[in-house]
Amino acid sequence: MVAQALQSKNVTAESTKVEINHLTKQFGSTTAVQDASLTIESGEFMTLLGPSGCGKTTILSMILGILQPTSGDIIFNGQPINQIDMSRRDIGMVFQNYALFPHMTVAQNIAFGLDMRKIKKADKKKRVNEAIEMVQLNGLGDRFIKDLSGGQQQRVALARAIVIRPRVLLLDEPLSNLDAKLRKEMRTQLKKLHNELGITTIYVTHDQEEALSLSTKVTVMSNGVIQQIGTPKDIFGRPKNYFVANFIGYGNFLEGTLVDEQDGHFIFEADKDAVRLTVKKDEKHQVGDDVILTIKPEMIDIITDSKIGMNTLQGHITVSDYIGSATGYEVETEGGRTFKINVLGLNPYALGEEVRLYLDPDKLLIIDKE
Ligand SMILES: Nc1ncnc2c1ncn2[C@@H]1O[C@H](COP(=O)(O)OP(=O)(O)OP(=O)(O)O)[C@@H](O)[C@H]1O
Repeated sequence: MVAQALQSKNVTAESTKVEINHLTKQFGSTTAVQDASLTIESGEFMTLLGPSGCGKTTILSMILGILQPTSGDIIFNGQPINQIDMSRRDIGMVFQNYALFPHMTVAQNIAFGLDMRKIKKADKKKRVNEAIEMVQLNGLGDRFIKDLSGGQQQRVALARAIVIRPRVLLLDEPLSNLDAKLRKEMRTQLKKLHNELGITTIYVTHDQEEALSLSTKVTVMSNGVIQQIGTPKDIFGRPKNYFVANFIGYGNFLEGTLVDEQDGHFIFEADKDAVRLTVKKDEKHQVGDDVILTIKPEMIDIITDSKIGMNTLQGHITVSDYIGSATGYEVETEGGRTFKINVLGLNPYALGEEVRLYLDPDKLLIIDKE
């Protein structure tokens, strides 16, 4: 329904595929982005995810045209755009601080990009009203920006970006100034809007939950280098290396060697304390490989069964951190390792309590040692 209404209003953008080929940006001796290549299919919601300073904003700035690449190409639907002036790239952008004009009204702010494009008055009014409706700010067109809440300002910034009917929408941490509850609400709205408009979107965040919830694809970056590109399921279910696994919260790592195999499983032996664990075989590894085993804190079971069985480790609780819906524990094992474990519900174990951990062979993941 909504999509049809938007089609009839002609607000859906020309679908644009964005290719980034061997893009590098150097600031003096700092390499902010190093040989980055990725493709964002038309209509896709791609998130660039990584810690502060990893080069996410630099990539957006090169796509927008406020920075020139040191080398490499940015291509829209097969056409390199490096030499095209930013005013002719038809990109909608939402900045972290929104960059709105506080003493202008909502409607004036939204109309800004249309004024720059010399759109006729009657058409301008119609398009501004449509954009206001899309971000659900009905009735607030004449309100000054300074009199709006943070969430409303964020929606004005979004309306201002989409009113120009952009080929590509760039969003640089647009939710980071909002409180946690509003951030979740705006996430849902953003997702709906993307589904309705189908604009190719590139979103920058360091928040893995945001990336997981919003994106059709995620690119994880570290120190200017792309580490992994995949669907949220790929990235969160099969992180490729230590950096990605650690960044998205795997939390527990054991270095060692795959020493044997039996019945569709590898036998892993840890370097540090010769602990032996059974792990489900994957297609990428073989006996003899030096690897890292990893497991998410919520995947480790604390068991009451006193029998020493396969993949169990004895230890005691050293840290207990109750966070409402779950409790985070640290357990130190007899071998002197510390495991992070999340248990749903009320804090069921006491500090110092003896516990046994079970590492399910199907939940352990093998990643390459670099
Ligand atoms: N104009 C500049 N001059 C010099 N160095 C810069 C410039 N802009 C960015 N950098 C450096 O390039 C690297 C990447 O910065 P960038 O802003 O792209 O990171 P980011 O991942 O977006 O970080 P954040 O999440 O903190 O915004 C950083 O080391 C940064 O200090």
